[in-house]
Amino acid sequence: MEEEKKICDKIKPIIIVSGPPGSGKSTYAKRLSQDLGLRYYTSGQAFRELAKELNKDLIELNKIAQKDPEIDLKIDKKTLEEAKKGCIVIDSHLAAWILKDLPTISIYVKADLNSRVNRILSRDKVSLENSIEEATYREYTHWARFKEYYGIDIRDLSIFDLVIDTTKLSISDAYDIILNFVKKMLKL
Ligand SMILES: Nc1ncnc2c1ncn2[C@@H]1O[C@H](COP(=O)(O)OP(=O)(O)OP(=O)(O)O)[C@@H](O)[C@H]1O
Ligand SMILES: Nc1ccn([C@H]2C[C@H](O)[C@@H](COP(=O)(O)O)O2)c(=O)n1
Repeated sequence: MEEEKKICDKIKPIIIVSGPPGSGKSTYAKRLSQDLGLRYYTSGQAFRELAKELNKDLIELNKIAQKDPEIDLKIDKKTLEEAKKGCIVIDSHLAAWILKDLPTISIYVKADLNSRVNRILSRDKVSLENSIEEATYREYTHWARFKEYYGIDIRDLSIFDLVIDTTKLSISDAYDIILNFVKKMLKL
């Protein structure tokens, strides 16, 4: 942990783990934060808290956000504030585009739709129909809102430092690649 403490003393890293629904971003972001001794922040949690406050489920809040840009502006402002404090791993599909002018290490985790649907299915114990809806609808609404509100195309992955397809990789094999990459970037 001494080595990690030194990382924060010197460079206060901002690491972003992005990816579409069910790709595995939370899994890898949490492990990175533990292994590197950095704070963990998820804008998905902020989104879920807002949904709870408004007594809506996630799909309903996404539908409201499609009409009301204030929801996204509020979530993204909070992510930016957290990121600026540094020493953080941010788990968020969308944050990398919002934070693209900060000195971040950004990783995009991919997996094909079939794998993501199956991962959501076994994680959330939902029906196949719900799992497909969650994976496809959330991906679509993120794309449409970011295009409309910010003029950003989230299919453009050129902003990322590492794009990794985990479709055929186990969690530990994918994580080893991600951790080694981050350590190289941090010169550890
Ligand atoms: N390489 C992998 N192989 C198989 N399963 C994986 C892999 N990576 C992650 N998973 C599993 O897939 C499920 C979804 O992962 P996770 O919750 O991290 O995804 P996410 O991208 O954060 O999803 P969401 O956007 O819905 O929050 C979890 O149960 C996780 O254990
Ligand atoms: N303005 C927004 C809206 C959402 N996010 C991120 C955070 C999570 O990755 C995900 C949560 O939304 P959901 O998939 O549940 O619709 O999207 C964000 O960063 N900024």
